Amino acid sequence: MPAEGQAMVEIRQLWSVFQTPERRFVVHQDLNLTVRRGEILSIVGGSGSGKTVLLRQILGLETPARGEIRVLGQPVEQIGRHGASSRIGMLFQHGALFSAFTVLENIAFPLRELKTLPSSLVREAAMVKLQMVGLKPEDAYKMPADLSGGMIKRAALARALIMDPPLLLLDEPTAGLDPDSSDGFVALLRSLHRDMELTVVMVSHDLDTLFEVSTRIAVLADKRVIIAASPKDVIAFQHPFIHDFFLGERGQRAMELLREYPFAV
Ligand SMILES: Nc1ncnc2c1ncn2[C@@H]1O[C@H](COP(=O)(O)OP(=O)(O)OP(=O)(O)O)[C@@H](O)[C@H]1O
Repeated sequence: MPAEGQAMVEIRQLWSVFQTPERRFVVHQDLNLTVRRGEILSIVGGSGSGKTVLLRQILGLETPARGEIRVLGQPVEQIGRHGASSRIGMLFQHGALFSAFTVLENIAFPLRELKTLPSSLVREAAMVKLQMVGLKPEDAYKMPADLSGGMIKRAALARALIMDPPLLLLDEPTAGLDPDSSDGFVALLRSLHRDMELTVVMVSHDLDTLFEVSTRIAVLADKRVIIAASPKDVIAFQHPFIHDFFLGERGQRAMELLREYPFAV
C-alpha cells in the first residue's frame, strides 16, 4: 500500500481514441493525472469529455490507445480482474443491483465469486457492510425493486466496499437522488472516507456534492486535465468551461459553497 501522500493512481500521456464506421475521434489527448492516497478527487467535465471512460480505464475495463495507467504502483494491465476487484471498488452511474438477488446477495456477490470463504463468513461480511452504509438488518432480505433510490445507492456502495478496497471510484453517485438522500449519501461518503482510510475518485456534476467532499477537483476539457487543484484554485482558473460550469448561472451557489466549506479553500 502506498504511504500517505503517495500516488494511488498515476495516469501519464494517455490517449483514448474511438473508431465508429462513420468517424474516428479522440477523447483524451496527452492526459495526465495523479491521485494521492487519502484524497477525494472529483472529476468534472462536459458531456462526452471522457469522464466515465477514464474511470473504466483505471478499473482496467478499457485499454487506452496510448499512455500508462498505474494503480497502487502497478501497471493496470498487470493487475487483472481479481486483483482489481480487491483493490478498487466501483460504483457505476447506472450500477443497478441484480434484480433477482436480495440486497444481501447483491452485496456479497463479489466475495462469493472469489470462492475463497465459506458462505457463512461471506454472509457475515456482507451484513457488516450493509450496516456500515446505514441500511438496517431487515433490509438484507428485501429485493432491489422494494428499495428507494438512496437505498439502492447505499447497497451498491456496500457491494463496492465488500473487499475493503483502498481505492473507490464513483460515477455520479448522487445523480437522481432527492436533496435529503443526496446529503445523506455525501455524509456517509465522508465518514467512510475517514474510517476506512479510502482514496476516492468521483465523477460528479453536483456542486453541493463537489464542494462538500472534494479535497481536489480535476477539470477535464480540451481532451485533457486542464487543472487539478483545490475548489478555490479551480474556480480562479481562467477557462471557458470553468467559467460556464462554476461561474455561470451556478456561480452564486459556488461562492456560497466556498464560504460554507472553508476546508475547500
Ligand atoms: N466503446 C465506445 N465506442 C465508441 N465511443 C465511445 C465508447 N465509449 C465511449 N465512447 C464515446 O466517448 C466519449 C466519452 O464518453 P464518456 O461516457 O466517458 O463521457 P462522459 O464525460 O462520462 O459524459 P457524460 O457526462 O455525458 O456521462 C463519448 O463521445 C462517447 O460516446
